[in-house]
Amino acid sequence: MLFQVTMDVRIPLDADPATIERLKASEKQRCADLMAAGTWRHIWRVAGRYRNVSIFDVADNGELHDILMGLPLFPYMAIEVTPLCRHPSSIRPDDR
Ligand SMILES: O=C(O)CC1=CCC(=O)O1
Repeated sequence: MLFQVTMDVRIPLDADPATIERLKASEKQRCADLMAAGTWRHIWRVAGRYRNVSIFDVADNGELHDILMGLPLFPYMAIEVTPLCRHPSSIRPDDR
């Protein structure tokens, strides 16, 4: 199942910089691992915002929920999830 996920990162101004840098590095590694596995299909920066738009390919809502809640930056994110389904005009066989 495909989902569009929008993640708005909101780091408090008084957060410890070293802690945040560590969380960002962990987030980057987790993203790379999930992209290599084909689970996190795309990630795009929204221009001018500390926000990304991502596409996830997961088995079900529960898997997506667990992945998102486990992200290192989850405590600092506002997340929106939009379920996607195949467009009849798509020529991509892996869009499902
Ligand atoms: O910078 C972001 O948008 C948050 C984030 C998600 C995965 C990643 O590497 O950074």
